[in-house]
Amino acid sequence: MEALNSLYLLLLFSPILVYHLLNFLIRPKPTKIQIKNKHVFITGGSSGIGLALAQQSASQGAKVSILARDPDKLEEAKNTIRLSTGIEVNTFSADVRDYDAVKNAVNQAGPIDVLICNQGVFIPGELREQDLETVGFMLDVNLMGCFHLIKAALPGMVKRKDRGPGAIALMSSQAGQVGIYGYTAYSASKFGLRGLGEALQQEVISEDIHVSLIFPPDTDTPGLVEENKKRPELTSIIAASSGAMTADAVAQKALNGIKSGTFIVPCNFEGLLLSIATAGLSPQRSSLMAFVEVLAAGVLRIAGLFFQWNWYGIIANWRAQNDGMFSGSRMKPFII
Ligand SMILES: NC(=O)C1=CN([C@@H]2O[C@H](COP(=O)(O)OP(=O)(O)OC[C@H]3O[C@@H](n4cnc5c(N)ncnc54)[C@H](OP(=O)(O)O)[C@@H]3O)[C@@H](O)[C@H]2O)C=CC1
Ligand SMILES: CCCCCCCCCCCCCCCC(=O)[C@@H](N)CO
Repeated sequence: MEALNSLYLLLLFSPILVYHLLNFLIRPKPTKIQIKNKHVFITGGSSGIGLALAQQSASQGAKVSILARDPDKLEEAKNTIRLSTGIEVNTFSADVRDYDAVKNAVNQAGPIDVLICNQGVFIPGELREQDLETVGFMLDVNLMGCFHLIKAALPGMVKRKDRGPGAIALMSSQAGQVGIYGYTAYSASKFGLRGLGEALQQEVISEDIHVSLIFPPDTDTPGLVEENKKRPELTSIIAASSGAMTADAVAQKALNGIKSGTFIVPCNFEGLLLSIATAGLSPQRSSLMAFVEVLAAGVLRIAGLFFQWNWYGIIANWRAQNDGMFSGSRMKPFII
């Protein structure tokens, strides 16, 4: 009886003990990053999510620079931001694949407090159909482009130590948390950002620089409109497992994540589940989120297996109907 009582008490108090243990354990320590009066440098800032980020950062009092290739789109974005906020942003025309051009732009822009690597290209298609040039293009812009930006900006960011905490944000995708049909190259580039971000955070924590990885679902942008013209039907069906968002809503989640120094930044409810299910060994500075991750790990693994079961069923059925290659499909999936 006595033993049962103690067991009962232990079970009752163990969540509290776990919570306190996590509170002690979590690294890096919680922080807050200001963007008001700080220099926020946003790549891909002339369209979609990047433009929304530029607009919101400007209206929150940041000094904003945007970088993209097309000077006309940059000029148009500058005008849009001026009209909606009355604020002038600095524009830089450069291709992130060209290190010298990136270095020049960063030097001209002056020391950066918050670097948001948001540029990205997404050309979906089965790998069998996709040529290596297209694969290389996505890896170069999405992954190597971020290396170029960080290499160019870091020396100045480290020197600005007395200006308070700085941030480097990387725009990944939910397709950078789970591989999706039709996204071999794209998912590889976005998963790559996670490796880059996890390692970089350990390297720059002593300089008071904080890394955030943003994981949006399908987002209504000019880029998505283009993508939809050639997206395999299966890619669209699987991607629809997570609800679509507007660029403004994604930008808001991203900025809040950056300002709270959050490492993994989900953007919608499905994204929150996905982030907990794929927490891995990423740093976590919120003891509440660490607690949720520990408690929910098992249940969300089952949920994840269920999603894969459903997706594999959809793929088998679709292929059975469309090219007869997988005619042995056994299960009838249901789309949720
Ligand atoms: N929309 C979506 O469904 C989702 C998007 N994302 C990610 O969010 C980011 C932004 O996407 P979204 O707003 O839709 O994209 P858009 O296609 O609307 O805009 C892309 C921006 O990146 C710039 N850019 C593209 N290539 C280069 C380059 N080589 N060098 C410099 N700038 C470049 C573009 O300008 P220019 O062409 O003039 O260079 C433009 O400003 C991407 O990283 C994307 O992968 C993540 C999840 C979902
Ligand atoms: C365990 C619980 C799981 C919860 C649900 C999982 C849902 C996963 C959906 C993945 C969607 C990927 C969209 C990528 C969008 C994108 O990046 C392109 N538009 C290109 O820009």
